Amino acid sequence: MALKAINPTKTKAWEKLSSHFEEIKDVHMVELFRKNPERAKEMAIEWNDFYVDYSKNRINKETLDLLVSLAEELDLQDAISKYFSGDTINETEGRAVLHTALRAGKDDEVLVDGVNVVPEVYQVREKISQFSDSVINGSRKGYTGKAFTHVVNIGIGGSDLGPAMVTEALAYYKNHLDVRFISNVDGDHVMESLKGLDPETTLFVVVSKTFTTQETLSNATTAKNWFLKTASEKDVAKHFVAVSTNLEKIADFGIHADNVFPMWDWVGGRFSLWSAVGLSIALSVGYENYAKLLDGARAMDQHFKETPFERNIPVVLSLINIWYNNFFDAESEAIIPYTQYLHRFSAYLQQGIMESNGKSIDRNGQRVGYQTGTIIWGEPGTNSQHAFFQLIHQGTKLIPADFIGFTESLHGEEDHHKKLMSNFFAQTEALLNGKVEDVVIGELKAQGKNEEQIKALTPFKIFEGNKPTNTFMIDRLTPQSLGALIALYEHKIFVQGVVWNIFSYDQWGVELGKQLANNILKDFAGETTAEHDPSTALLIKRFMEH
Ligand SMILES: O=P(O)(O)OC[C@H]1O[C@](O)(CO)[C@@H](O)[C@@H]1O
Repeated sequence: MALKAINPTKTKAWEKLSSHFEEIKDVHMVELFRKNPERAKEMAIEWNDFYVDYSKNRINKETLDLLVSLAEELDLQDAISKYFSGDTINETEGRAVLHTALRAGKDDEVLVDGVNVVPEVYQVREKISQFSDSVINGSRKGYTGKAFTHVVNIGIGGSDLGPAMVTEALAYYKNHLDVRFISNVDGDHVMESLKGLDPETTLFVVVSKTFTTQETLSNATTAKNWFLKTASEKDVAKHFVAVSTNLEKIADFGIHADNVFPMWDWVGGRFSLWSAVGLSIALSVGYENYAKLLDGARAMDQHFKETPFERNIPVVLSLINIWYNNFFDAESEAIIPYTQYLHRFSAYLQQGIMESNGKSIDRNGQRVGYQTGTIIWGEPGTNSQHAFFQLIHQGTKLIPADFIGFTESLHGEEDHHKKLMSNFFAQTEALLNGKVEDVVIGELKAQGKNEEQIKALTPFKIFEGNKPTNTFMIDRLTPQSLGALIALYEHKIFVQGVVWNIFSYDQWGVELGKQLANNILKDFAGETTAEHDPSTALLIKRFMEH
């Protein structure tokens, strides 16, 4: 059954939120903390090894109650059960959305068109386990009898970002295999990535759900040609494996049927790292750790399914973000992990969130009259503090930010970890409190500035504060906690799509550019068919003249 299609702005809760917004919009969070000494405790959720503090937001209890009633009025509970039970909620593509089935328990039952898909999922998991074990322990050999030393994942979008992000995030747990990623159709990227590799010991994992993606097929072909400079066609079977739903195209490419890891059309590309798309993860950290990643995600699925909205981490965080997006007109969200291991996390979430909720047509086919998906950006702290934090602290835009930190470091470098975490806490504190005029003047006096200098400098040194943040404190970066963290954001995407009454699981917006690029390739080949605007025509002409 389809998701209900209700315009959120026509609900009673929205109307109440609108008048509540007028009351609270100018209130400083410092005042909210002063009024309620229990606020920090009340606005935090403890779950397994996660502690999520959302008290540094421009909300009070009434805001949250109203946001929860918005979710209830839109029947979020019904949507959640449809999401998990395989209803065709990706309506424009006629598909279920079941990345959660990929991490279901072995005895669970998830039906797609009346068939339980969990046994198939576990068959593929078994294949991933056996294959990755054999590569890691060296029993699987390349064409000259040598064990593999390097793995190259070739894919783009969801077939790259998820495995690449997780492989980096779990680098602490990795084995001896050097795992690289080629995504861009830029030949420089391909050749740079192949540099120094030995074809005798390199394994290529070609990942493409459709196996029609121009970038991936071109890069895989270039990699194959590079391989064939020293090896012969029959050796391809030993060095190339594929992950896809498109078995026919894989065969055309020359990959042996035994080396194919299937996936399903009910898994969206940007949510596919839990499927065989994550093969490179299993190769990099071993199947056991890969399975733990999935266990962590399953635990978050259960939390999301079973917890009342007001204590439900993905629900609460989604609703708070809707509050900023739709009432405060905030346009973006920053994601700031305080661990270098998560340096690809916001790039990964850019696809997850922006490809999902960057939509302007509602589930009735009408143009929405309100804001939908936010712009996602971020880099790890403390690097980001020395780059763009100025704008968050003193710029004109409101940028809600998620701060993700870990109680323990992995390498146990105590001194570093204390410095890192002191910055983590300091930033959210500064964003909350700011720095008032009196304090600025006091500091300038203490520095020996005269009256005139103090007057001139004071306005620049004031921090308004009142900048919202969520703080995630997680015990340790483990495969499980990472799995839970990723699943948390996946569910956040879902809740926001439900509330905004849009279809989160298609991505028609990426098609037009692909079509036009194909036309332009024809121009390059002298088979011009397409008309171009004057600017594009001139640019193409200049390019071709070279
Ligand atoms: O796995 P495929 O089919 O090569 O697609 C790659 C990516 O292309 C997109 O379809 C559009 O960019 C993404 O959604 C997807 O992750």
